[in-house]
Amino acid sequence: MSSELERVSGLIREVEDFPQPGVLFRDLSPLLADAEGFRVVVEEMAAHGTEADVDVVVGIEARGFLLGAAVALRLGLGVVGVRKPGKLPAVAHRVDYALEYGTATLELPEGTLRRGARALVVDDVLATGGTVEAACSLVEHAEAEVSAVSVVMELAALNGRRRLAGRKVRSLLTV
Ligand SMILES: O=P(O)(O)OC[C@H]1O[C@H](OP(=O)(O)OP(=O)(O)O)[C@H](O)[C@@H]1O
Ligand SMILES: Nc1ncnc2[nH]cnc12
Repeated sequence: MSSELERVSGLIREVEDFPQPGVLFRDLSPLLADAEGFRVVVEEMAAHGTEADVDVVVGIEARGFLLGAAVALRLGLGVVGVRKPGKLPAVAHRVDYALEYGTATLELPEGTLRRGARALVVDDVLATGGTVEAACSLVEHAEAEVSAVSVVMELAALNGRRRLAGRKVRSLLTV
């Protein structure tokens, strides 16, 4: 890990029993609110996108929107937000998935991913992998390609990588 990344990783807040008892929630909000922290993680994720030769960024609601938009701007690319249900006026496809603390749904906006596009999927945390897996399946349903997945933090104990086998996944920090 770079010394810059090591320094800013201290900005991640751990919240016990959120959103339900027994969950240790990794809150990246303070890191994203810090100019240096935000710059470091966005630059590292953008480097991943460059290596994977992507041509669009897909950010996952909610913190993946913040990261994805900044990474896309840095790469000179557009950004697509995959959203929680009920927000989009036109839905291309919808996927239900399981989380560490419940179930959820993600939707892909209509008319955003062209067939054959090479996507970098971006989120803050990889836990069970259900969210990233759902986002990848939305990309693939649009006949685009997931060239790489980039997250800031991976929770190794929840083994999200098992669900993402065969995909190019990079996390900046693993706990
Ligand atoms: O790997 P998984 O087990 O799927 O979990 C990871 C997801 O969980 C968190 O979001 P959450 O669904 O809590 O929603 P939020 O972004 O709206 O806070 C986090 O931001 C990831 O998107
Ligand atoms: N422990 C956790 N912290 C932050 N985001 C999460 N998503 C699923 N589990 C999480």
